[in-house]
Amino acid sequence: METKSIMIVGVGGQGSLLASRILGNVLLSQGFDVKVSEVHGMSQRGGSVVTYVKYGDKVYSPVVEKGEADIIISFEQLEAARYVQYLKKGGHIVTSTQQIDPMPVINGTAVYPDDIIGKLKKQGISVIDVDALTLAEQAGTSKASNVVLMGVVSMKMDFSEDVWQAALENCVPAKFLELNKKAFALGRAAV
Ligand SMILES: O=C(O)C(=O)Cc1c[nH]c2ccccc12
Repeated sequence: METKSIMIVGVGGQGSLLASRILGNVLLSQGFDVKVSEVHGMSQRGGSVVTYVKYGDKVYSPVVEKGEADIIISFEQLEAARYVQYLKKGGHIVTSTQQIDPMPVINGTAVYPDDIIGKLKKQGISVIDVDALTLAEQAGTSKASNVVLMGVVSMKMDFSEDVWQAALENCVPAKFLELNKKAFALGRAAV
């Protein structure tokens, strides 16, 4: 199989590490060669965090180049737009509708762009947008929006739900498993 590339983009503190672990666990369980690498890490400071997940029969490079991503999973609208040039023609964006002001907006040197998702869709890009934060809060904590998004992604990839449930059990601490399963289910139901 040809190597596939997924990018997970978001802001520090949004839980991209758990998302990449769940996805990596699913892919490894299906027998793929998998390479996961976090390329930007400003995780303590609210900065942009980017994780590459590549999988296939044999993955030679961990890097995702511009125009190469089959799927971009984004935890925040502006981050989806920031990395859209990495998306392959015909690729898909799955994004939370959450908005977090980056530093230039906080300090007044820029304004948060209007209707980012509408503009991406107008370019002909396949975008699935979900209010992951509200669904996560419904599951019991705003912190679970990462797992809500994985629920959305799970509806679009060719693996059975059982495989995803097993990955949740492998990756989420027992104490938080029930909550995260609820978040995952709300993500699946949102598609
Ligand atoms: O498994 C893949 O590589 C896909 O791109 C699957 C897919 C088809 N439609 C989608 C919409 C959003 C995310 C992934 C997909």
